[in-house]
Amino acid sequence: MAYETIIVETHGKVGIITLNRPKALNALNSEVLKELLAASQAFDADPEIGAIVLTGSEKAFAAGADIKEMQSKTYVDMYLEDFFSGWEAFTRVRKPVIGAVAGYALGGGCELAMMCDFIIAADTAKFGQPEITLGVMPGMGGSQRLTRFVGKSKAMDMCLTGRMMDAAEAERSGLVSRVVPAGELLDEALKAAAKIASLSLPAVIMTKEAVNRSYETTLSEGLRFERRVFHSMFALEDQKEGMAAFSEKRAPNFKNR
Ligand SMILES: CC(C)=CC(=O)SCCNC(=O)CCNC(=O)[C@H](O)C(C)(C)COP(=O)(O)OP(=O)(O)OC[C@H]1O[C@@H](n2cnc3c(N)ncnc32)[C@H](O)[C@@H]1OP(=O)(O)O
Repeated sequence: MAYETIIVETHGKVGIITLNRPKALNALNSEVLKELLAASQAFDADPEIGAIVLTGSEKAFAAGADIKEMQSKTYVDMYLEDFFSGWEAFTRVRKPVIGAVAGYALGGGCELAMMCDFIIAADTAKFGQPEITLGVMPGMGGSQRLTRFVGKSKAMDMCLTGRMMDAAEAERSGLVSRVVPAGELLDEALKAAAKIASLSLPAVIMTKEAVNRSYETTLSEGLRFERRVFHSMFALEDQKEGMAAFSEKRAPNFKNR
């Protein structure tokens, strides 16, 4: 497939998707959604790929949902199209997705970054939910995911004032896993993704599923789910290989089985 709004590459076992609408600071429109889903689902289905990195430009990961695409829509348009619901499909990608964020991650850009499994931020990153300044509110998950990441007080502050959070505050608040110098962002994200891609793919996907379950269920159900998945891992050849390799003081040779 030829892409117009994203660049799709591979680096060893890592799939890289770069948002590429530089003139609009990577604003997210229907075309970006369509292409991002196609590329991420293709990587998900590709047995040679073990992890995905989603990134933007130096200036902007994404400055939000495309305001110009939305501005003339009516309530009925939005309701009948179930506008933004398509983005949830991105969260159903089973392989780990790392968001590598430099510059602006605003509105839908911040929300897309939060759909990734974790975020590595450049020291230039700025996160925000400025929708309130446009007379609306977050619609791609910001009021829900941001609150789970940073807690009610900070989420209210961000969503009600529209202020931006810099990378240091984002790290302190638990929104991002680490902050790196801007020039090292892609290398660091690729290093993390390559590490994940070198591990047992079924174990990695099961782990992602278990961590995500913690957001959707009670603690006791989550703990039971974790134990059941953990038990099931003893049916993997990779569990035998991983533990044998440790005992024999050698590197494991995972077969993804
Ligand atoms: C409504 C919901 C549910 C979700 C949303 O995401 S709404 C959008 C939320 N995001 C924003 O409100 C941020 C909008 N952008 C800005 O405030 C500024 O662009 C900036 C602070 C990020 C950067 O300012 P700067 O002066 O450096 O750059 P601009 O000249 O303003 O932008 C360059 C170019 O990009 C276009 N642009 C930027 N953001 C968007 C966007 N979200 N949608 C559509 N287009 C966007 C901007 O219009 C300009 O293009 P033109 O020169 O052709 O107008």
